[in-house]
Amino acid sequence: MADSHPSYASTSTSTPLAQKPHLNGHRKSLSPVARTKILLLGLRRAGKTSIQQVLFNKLPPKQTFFLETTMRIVKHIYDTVIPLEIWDCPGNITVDTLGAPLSQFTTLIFVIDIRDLYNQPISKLVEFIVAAYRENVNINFEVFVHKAEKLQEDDKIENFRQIHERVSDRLLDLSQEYEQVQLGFHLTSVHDHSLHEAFSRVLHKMIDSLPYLEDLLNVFCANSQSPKAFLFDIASRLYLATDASPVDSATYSLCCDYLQMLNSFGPLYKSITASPSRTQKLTPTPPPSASSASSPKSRSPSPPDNSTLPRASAHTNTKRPSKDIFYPSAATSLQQTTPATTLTYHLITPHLALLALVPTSVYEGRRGLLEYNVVFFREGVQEICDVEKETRGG
Ligand SMILES: Nc1nc2c(ncn2[C@@H]2O[C@H](COP(=O)(O)OP(=O)(O)OP(=O)(O)O)[C@@H](O)[C@H]2O)c(=O)[nH]1
Repeated sequence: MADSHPSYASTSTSTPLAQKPHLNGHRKSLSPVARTKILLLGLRRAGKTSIQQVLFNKLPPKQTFFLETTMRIVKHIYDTVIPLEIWDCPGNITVDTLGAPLSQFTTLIFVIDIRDLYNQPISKLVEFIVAAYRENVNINFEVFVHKAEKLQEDDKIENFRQIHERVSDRLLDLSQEYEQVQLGFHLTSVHDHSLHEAFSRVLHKMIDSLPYLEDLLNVFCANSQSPKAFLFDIASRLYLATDASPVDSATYSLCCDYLQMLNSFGPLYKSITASPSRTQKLTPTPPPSASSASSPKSRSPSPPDNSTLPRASAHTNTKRPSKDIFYPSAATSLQQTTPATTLTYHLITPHLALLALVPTSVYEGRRGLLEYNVVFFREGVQEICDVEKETRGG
């Protein structure tokens, strides 16, 4: 097991390592893996490609305006805790022209423009639900009522309610059997965090190891007095898991913005912290504060001394220098919170990061303990990722 782990190494304010393996937001897969498939459906101009591009290809929302019409199915792959394959379909696709059995999809996301006349999209959605449910009763059906930012709050809620009601009514008119179909409805927009939050919730239903990730987060929160912690996929800014306390959109948005800021500025620091010369320099003389964290398997039982830990430091595992991986961290104190709160970022794997709210008193006074808890959390997540990788191949 130890060999499959990257060596635990360092903390620093830069985040660049997280972006390096991505190419246009996609991570390269070297051999075939069993991917979880998502079907993205909706009428023309509903916003399907925009959703895929904003989430997984870092397309700025304003530039979605220039996207061309999708003429044939485009399959996008994306690797996070689980490997995904997202099928972006043209607006005129039907069950017959899809050319693939619906049973192979784990999730079907149907995008409806909130300002559209609903009859046509709802008919199409119902057609797909009926066909898919016949083939696979376990498929997740998700409806994104999209471009929600276009409407005032009252109209938005009213339209959302109407769409929800009409879809349910149409299904019930067909057969009582469809009463059991679980439909998830989400208000989304590429112009705010609602899309990220909705897609995160959709993703949770597909991650088999979610309960284990949640347990790890609960333990981290309890031991670090953290009121809220998220495990984020860094590039897409989707949260893969969170602790048991309820998610409020403001906290999620805050974490999302902070991650975006780090993603934007992190690359500026990369060449310095991860350069071979720095690695070599650090290898023979790791800072004393690093001793307890130098290897996941050789932690000392007592956490490192807070007073000697700088806010950002870097050190490496002396045993396996060729496999050095830096684990950057960063923190920012939040204004006007009582009690004073600090938002922390810790890289967990090259693609995942832990974002947590911690009382500033804990962050400043018991920093070593916090870092110590991160080591345990990281080790747990890495093991879960290794198991996922092993079971899916690739
Ligand atoms: N206001 C607003 N416009 C959006 C949003 N998402 C997408 N759009 C716009 O909707 C238009 C169509 O977006 P696409 O992503 O091309 O839609 P599509 O469903 O892929 O369209 P087809 O390829 O024709 O099937 C573009 O002009 C986008 O800028 C959103 O959340 N809010």
